[in-house]
Amino acid sequence: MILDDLTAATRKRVAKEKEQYSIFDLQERVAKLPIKRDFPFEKMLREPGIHFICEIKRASPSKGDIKTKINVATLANDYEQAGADAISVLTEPEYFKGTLADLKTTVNQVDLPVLRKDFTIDPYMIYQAKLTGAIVILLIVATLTDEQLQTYFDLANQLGLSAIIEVHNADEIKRALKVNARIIGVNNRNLKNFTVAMDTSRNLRSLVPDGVLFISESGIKNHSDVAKLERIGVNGVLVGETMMLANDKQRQLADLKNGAADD
Ligand SMILES: O=C(O)c1ccccc1NCC(=O)[C@H](O)[C@H](O)COP(=O)(O)O
Repeated sequence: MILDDLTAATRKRVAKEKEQYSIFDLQERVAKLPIKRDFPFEKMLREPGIHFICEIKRASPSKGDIKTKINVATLANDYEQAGADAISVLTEPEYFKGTLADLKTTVNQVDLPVLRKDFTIDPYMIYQAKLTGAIVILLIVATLTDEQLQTYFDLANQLGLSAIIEVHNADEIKRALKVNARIIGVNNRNLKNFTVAMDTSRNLRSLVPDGVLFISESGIKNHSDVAKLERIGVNGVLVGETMMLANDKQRQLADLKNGAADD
């Protein structure tokens, strides 16, 4: 199962990283940083309308290489100029060809909330996110025990980071709500067979109470997809491949928001 492979690879990577800097080193450095708990990503999502989180995604397990020869600073800047509300940066190296350096470059380049998108399986990764300047992390319910989910969510809050708690089904929503998730991300991609079904968001929407922010992730290709999600009341959409493959980011995002001129 791909999630097991992804978490195993992440565990190996983090163990290696800890040989260079221990978690105590990171904690010491984080202790010197200012911590604000005003959660600007959540404030942005609470504004009326649907918000666009554009993703920096070189490759993926389902698609292989998407666009590997990129200048991250230029891409981040293009997303911001195009009207993105936030940027997601995949930092997993083996399957997604991402790096923490990509995250740092993005944080330095734009004035938008930046999400560290990775398979968070160790508090170490949350300290790294904080040190790199991301203000949002991802916690995938399917990869964590209830206890880990609570501990990592609490740590994120303590460090002033928002957490998108990612789910795929009703049972995972229950688990996310048990830790008092403020943002639930429904991934439309089945991580076992990679099929994408926008119905996943539609079917699960009513299980997320008012007041909890709802993000729909994956498989968003055009304005019709966005309009359907808008109708069920999502606060945000996370768009990777469609934005990565577009030559003109401004035009692509405008098309997602308003429909292409020839739609
Ligand atoms: O994208 C994949 O193939 C994938 C496989 C296994 C775990 C996670 C995966 N993707 C991470 C994401 O959640 C997406 O990058 C994100 O939602 C954007 O998706 P898309 O717009 O379909 O590129």
